[in-house]
Amino acid sequence: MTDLLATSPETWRDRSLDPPVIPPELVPPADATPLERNRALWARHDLRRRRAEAVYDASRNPDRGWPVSGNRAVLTFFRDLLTSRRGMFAALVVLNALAAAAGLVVPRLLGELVNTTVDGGGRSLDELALVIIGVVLLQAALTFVAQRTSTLFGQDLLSTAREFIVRTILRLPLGAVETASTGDLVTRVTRDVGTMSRSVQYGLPMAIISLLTVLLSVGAMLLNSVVLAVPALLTFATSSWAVRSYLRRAPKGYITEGATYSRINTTLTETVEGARTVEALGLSGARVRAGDDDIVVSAQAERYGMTLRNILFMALNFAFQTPRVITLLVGAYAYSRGWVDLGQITAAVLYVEALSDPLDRLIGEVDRLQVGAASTSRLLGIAEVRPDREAGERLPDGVELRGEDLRFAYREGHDVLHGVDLRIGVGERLAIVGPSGSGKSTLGRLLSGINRPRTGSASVGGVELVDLPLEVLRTEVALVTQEHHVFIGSVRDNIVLAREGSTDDDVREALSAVGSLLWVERLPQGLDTMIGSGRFALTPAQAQQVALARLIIADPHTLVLDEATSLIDPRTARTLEGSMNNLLEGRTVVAIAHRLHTAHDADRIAVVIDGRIVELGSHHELIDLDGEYAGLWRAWTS
Ligand SMILES: Nc1ncnc2c1ncn2[C@@H]1O[C@H](COP(=O)(O)OP(=O)(O)OP(=O)(O)O)[C@@H](O)[C@H]1O
Repeated sequence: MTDLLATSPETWRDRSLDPPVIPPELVPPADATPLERNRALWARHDLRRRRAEAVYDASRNPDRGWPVSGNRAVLTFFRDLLTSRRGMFAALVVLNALAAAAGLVVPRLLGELVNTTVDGGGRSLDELALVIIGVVLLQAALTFVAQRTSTLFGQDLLSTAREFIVRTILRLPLGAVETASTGDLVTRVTRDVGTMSRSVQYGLPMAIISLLTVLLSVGAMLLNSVVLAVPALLTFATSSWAVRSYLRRAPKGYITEGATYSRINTTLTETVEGARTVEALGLSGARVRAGDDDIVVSAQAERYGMTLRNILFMALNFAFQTPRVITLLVGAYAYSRGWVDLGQITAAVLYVEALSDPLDRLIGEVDRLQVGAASTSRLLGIAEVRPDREAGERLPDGVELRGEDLRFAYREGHDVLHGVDLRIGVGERLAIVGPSGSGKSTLGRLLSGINRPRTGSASVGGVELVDLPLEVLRTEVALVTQEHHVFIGSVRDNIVLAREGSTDDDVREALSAVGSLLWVERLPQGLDTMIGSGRFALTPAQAQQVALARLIIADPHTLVLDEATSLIDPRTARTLEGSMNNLLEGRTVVAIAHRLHTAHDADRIAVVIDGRIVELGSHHELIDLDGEYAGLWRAWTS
């Protein structure tokens, strides 16, 4: 559960960051001179840069959430994506180079056309017109095929990248998902996956195509006339500082933007999850202020990124516009000296004109790639979280569940279990009781292989639970909580996912065992009825029964029940009691008992106080002992 009290006072002010307001001295008065306004503008930009860097540094601190990968990891990721499909990549390069080359022939032909018109000689006008039409048609055909290849290539890259992300997320240790920020994870798997997808699907192929076109165009300009190529090359070279400075700053800016979106989502998720606490403790003002802070910081991060882009585009605009004029001037001079003819000047101006489009696109795509790279580094950061288990080869020899010297800490140095030893007999019903916060649920999680104990061992049939492959583990021990998720799919899909290959007969048998076959068969499409978010709505009891049927199919020999019915209303609880009893039949059961009558009926009761088992025995033995359990029992029955 979200600890709202711990997080609500935490705003950007508590994270050693500047307060998210612009100090008054940086806002010039109405009568300020243009110079003063300009100075204040740069000071504000500098402030935003420092904030962006502080947020960036904070977002890279692993103690503050999910990690963020470095540039090297992002480059390796993109390189691996490209080299894993060399054939398609080569086809993309060759086809686009051919299409671009065909496009570059046209200005030369137009130059020739000018020369023929002015001086006569060479090929006839008709002949030239036919060649130009032929080249334009060829270029159109090549462009069509090249673009089709680029689209397929982009989609192929995208599907591989998405599969990688899904696999990464699915293998995240549950403990990490529970302790790290949900808002950040949600932002990464929604916004960042979207941004990365766009840059992989369109940005990467388009950047490659634009780069090819730019390189070929520069080659064609040099072939046409070195003198006439100089103005364009010089202005491009001088504006490269703007590109370099942008490329140096943009990644931080974009990663910062991502971190601020995560923060907005985190605050929002916490507020929604803890709505009752917010209401009960009157925290709404504080939550609104925290949200406002997040939005202001995010807007500033966006403004910082926007300013970087504006400076870049201004410099590039200059670089694109200037050569048009200078080429003409240099052309006139060179023509007067007899260094070039009119055809070469025409071709040079057309090349400069034609170059601005792919250059513009190249810069746009590089920007898109920067945004994508920032998102990719946040997504690859998730992959840096080490798995908490590595499935071994050994399979259990027997079905006895044992805990030995179990210790566990959610936070380093704060053990909540202090050396618990517990051996559960086959077919036994063991109840775990104790005051709130004593460690019962934690013990249940270790005994069902959800978490790895910090020290000691939780094993079944002599093999550590966390060393078992997940599909084996869930057929040995399963944790049953009141959280039951209905997946989008048919009733059948929801049940067979516990054991692939189950037949309809198995599903019916499982449904019948939990007393649900009748209502399922009465559904509009029976087993094929689609359920889950927005589909046919099941009642809470029906949803729980589907979850129990799933467990019957998984058929674990041991069940750990944690509050299985405590949050369910009494009527639903009565409906489920029969289903539950059928599920428990013939299995070993560890029940974390919140109501003592469950404990009363158990074979043995373990009393957990402050992370230790202080009493262990049957109800009557513990009553006779007149210790902790007897006290709890008296309090409960009085
Ligand atoms: N995800 C978590 N992160 C940090 N601390 C946790 C987490 N879950 C539990 N704890 C702490 O561990 C201790 C044991 O909690 P646990 O939930 O195991 O107790 P419990 O006996 O099951 O309590 P309850 O009956 O209230 O559910 C408590 O101090 C609790 O605050």
